[in-house]
Amino acid sequence: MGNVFTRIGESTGDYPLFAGEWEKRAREILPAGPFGFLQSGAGDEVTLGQNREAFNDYDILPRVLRDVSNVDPSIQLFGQEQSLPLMLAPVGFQGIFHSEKEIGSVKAAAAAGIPFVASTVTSASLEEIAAAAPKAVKWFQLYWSKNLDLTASMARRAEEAGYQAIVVTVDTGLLGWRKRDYRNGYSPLKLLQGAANYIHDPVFQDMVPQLTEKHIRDAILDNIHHPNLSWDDLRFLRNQTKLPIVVKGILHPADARQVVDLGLDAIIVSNHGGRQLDGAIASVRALPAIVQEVDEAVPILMDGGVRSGADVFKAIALGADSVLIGRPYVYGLVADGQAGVSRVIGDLRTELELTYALSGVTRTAEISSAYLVKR
Ligand SMILES: Cc1cc2nc3c(=O)[nH]c(=O)nc-3n(C[C@H](O)[C@H](O)[C@H](O)COP(=O)(O)O)c2cc1C
Ligand SMILES: O=C(O)C(=O)c1ccccc1
Repeated sequence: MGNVFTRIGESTGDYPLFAGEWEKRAREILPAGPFGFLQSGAGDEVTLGQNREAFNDYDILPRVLRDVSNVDPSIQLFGQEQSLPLMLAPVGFQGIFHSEKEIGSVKAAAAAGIPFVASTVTSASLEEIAAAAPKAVKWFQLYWSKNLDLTASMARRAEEAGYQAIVVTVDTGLLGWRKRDYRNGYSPLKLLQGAANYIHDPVFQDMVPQLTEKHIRDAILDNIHHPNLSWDDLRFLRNQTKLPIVVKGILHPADARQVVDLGLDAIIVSNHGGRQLDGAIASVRALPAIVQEVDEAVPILMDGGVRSGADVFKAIALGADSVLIGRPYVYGLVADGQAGVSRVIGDLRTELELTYALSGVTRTAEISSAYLVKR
């Protein structure tokens, strides 16, 4: 492990940029519509703010005078090694952010040795994403379709293309109250962004005999909203795929219990980056009760507001096995495509390794609640 200056000096000759600076660049580059869609939260953005604020509920309690010259933050998840307890969260519509779209992001994840989660509403199809980074660990995030054959078809395609888990997002049965997008009159779905996985799907092609813009858009809008989705539907999916099923968007411990009881494979504690239910509990505040309820029966991941090495460390100390970042890597993509995403991940890696060392740990498995105090 180099220190931050030798590492940065060796790799790019640049000092690191930080989350707020990447965001500023993205704001300068993007039109108001796409930028607002990326940055904003639902409602009054209370949950968006609390996702960050909640990390300040805890302080790290470091240990000293241990040999920390050799830090290795790598972990195993579903039998796969990843170089950091970090993944790139599913973020749809990346073509509105940079011409490299998800291809830039997945290649950066592959180069860093961390998993990439492809959304259902990507700008490149799941097959194109897989072909661009065949060696990367990739998960597919499934948005349920009303048409069950379409749901099953997407899961099957992901399995065939080499994705290693299916992430079912359960907090978007209806889209949140997106005030900024309403102000800007901006809706990527209505602009026919994020349609690649539908257009490439054989079931969708049969459903929508005329693949005109209007028919495609109407069919996607008709299928993506599913306020009637229930636990029984997850039983259906369990019978459709051999892949591990990860449920994203859990905040209540009783729902976490349901995931375990249904024989599903992992949980992502998430409020969708504050984009869905405004006023919902911050992810990091929801984490401890879920960790206690699940009691190591399945891996627990979290996302929402993770911006620094200390944030990752605190989430792990609270019992998460790994964390995901959403907006931060997309700001890197906006600014500089794959290279920008690589820098965001690389700087976070350096900061995380320093956080381990300065806290007195050298391995992710050593991190525990003994390293945290509640303020
Ligand atoms: C522009 C944007 C698009 C998103 N699209 C999806 C999506 O298609 N599927 C999904 O499960 N989550 C989606 N999310 C939520 C992220 O996966 C993740 O939960 C959230 O961004 C984490 O919070 P953070 O941005 O504070 O790191 C999206 C988030 C953003 C910012
Ligand atoms: O913006 C989002 O967070 C998101 O996940 C989404 C999904 C489908 C349609 C529009 C937005």
